[in-house]
Amino acid sequence: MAYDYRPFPYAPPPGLTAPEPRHPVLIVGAGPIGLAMALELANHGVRSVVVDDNDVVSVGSRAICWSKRSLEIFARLGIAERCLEKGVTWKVGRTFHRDREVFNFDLLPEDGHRMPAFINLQQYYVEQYLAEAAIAHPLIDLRFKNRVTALSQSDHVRAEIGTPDGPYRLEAEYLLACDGARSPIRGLMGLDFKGELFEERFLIADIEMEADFPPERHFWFEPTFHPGQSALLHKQPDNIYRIDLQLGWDADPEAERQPDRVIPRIERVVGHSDFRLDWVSVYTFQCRRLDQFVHDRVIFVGDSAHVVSPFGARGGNGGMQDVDNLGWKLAAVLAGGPETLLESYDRERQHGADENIANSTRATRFMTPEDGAERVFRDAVLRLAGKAAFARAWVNSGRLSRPCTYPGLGPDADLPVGAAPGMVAPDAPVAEGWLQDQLRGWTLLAFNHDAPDVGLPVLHPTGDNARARYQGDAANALYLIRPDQVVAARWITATAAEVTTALSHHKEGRPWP
Ligand SMILES: O=C(O)CCc1cccc(O)c1
Repeated sequence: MAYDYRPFPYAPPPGLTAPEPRHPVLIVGAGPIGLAMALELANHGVRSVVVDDNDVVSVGSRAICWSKRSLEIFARLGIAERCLEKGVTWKVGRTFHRDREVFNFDLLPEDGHRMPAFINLQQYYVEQYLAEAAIAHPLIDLRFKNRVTALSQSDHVRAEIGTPDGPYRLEAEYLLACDGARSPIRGLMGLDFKGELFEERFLIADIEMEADFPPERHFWFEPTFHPGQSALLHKQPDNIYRIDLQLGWDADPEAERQPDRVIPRIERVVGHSDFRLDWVSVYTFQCRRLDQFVHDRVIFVGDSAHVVSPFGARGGNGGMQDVDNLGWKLAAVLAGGPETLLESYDRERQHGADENIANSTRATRFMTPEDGAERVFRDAVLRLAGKAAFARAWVNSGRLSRPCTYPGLGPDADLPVGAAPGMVAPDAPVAEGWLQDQLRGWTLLAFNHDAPDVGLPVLHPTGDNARARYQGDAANALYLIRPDQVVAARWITATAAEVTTALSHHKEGRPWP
């Protein structure tokens, strides 16, 4: 079943006939990041205009693996249920060398989490669900077939926008560039990425076939069906399977896209010819980023700010973590809060991007080692991994996306390692449902601790999972949680004055000294 691409309606924008009042936020790009950004800002009461030069969701399945953290964010944006219902849930990965399984992992072995480790769902479905939620939202003005052609900034941003009915001007307090890896906004501002380009080509083929392949990630080094290279297989909804095949740098991208080249390759992977090609692409990858994500009133979010190879699924998921981080900070700045909060977005998300780039680069080098020591090491690890457990830790087919731990948050106390300052506050089942559903602004979580009165809501979560994840063996515990559900600080016990000090520090977006 091929996805039914239906154009979203275009309407002539009001700016064509009369100047529009200045908008708080102009979001450029109605892909998953731009739409999620608009919904996240709307959750914080902020209006936005979203412009996109296109009027359909992205062509081809593109990003397909959505992490637990992205699903937790989608829950706040109102699309998680649809994604879970449609998506293929998985948590197990298996890595093979030739025909032998050398390594497997379970990304979420414990119970007591609402969201699974991952779902596979074509990007066009995620965009469709986000676009429908955005169209229905009174704080979001979504404008298709609107293209930013010029831009300048002073104490606000001015954009020239082209439409099928001619150009108009739009002013906004801030512009968020969510316009993807090829970001035209980056181009208009003369900015470029820094980092590594890999001399390797991969074929992505999405095929439709009836199969009882398990909902797992399978990765092969040097499989017999694709000698000397690597391959990856993922199951998606609608009987669609994603197959990534390493081709080598010498491969001719145009020729490799042609069905007469692709079909025999896929036949060798699946062992038959009973499939339909749904989407094919040939790509090279980069692990690169902008030096800075915040350029005065223009802020880069997602792939416009940083790009990684697909292995590890850190592109779309890393972008969602940008959205998570920026939403509450920009809302606070627009409400009169300090602009240092935007510096903290820049600092924290550069840290997140660097972690994603480092992981992605390591995996890429393991898959495409340079001749000499790198290849000798890689081949030795693969040969040993089937026999010796110690070598398995070095097998790297991509470490799958997890949110980073932001440094410099605190204070910290000797409490469970999985809920340290800078980490996402772990979810847990509680009497009222799920803990994260109740973390929708600055919140205190108190365990066997009197609630210090600092003007914040205080929760006393019950249940074994919550206690184990937050209190552990300690007699008491108190946590300060940010609006993006990140642990800002924690104590065994704290006074109201100590909590107020930490809170004011974090509300200014400063790292803990
Ligand atoms: O399993 C992985 O490491 C990621 C799979 C993936 C994600 C996005 C595109 C793609 O071709 C593969």
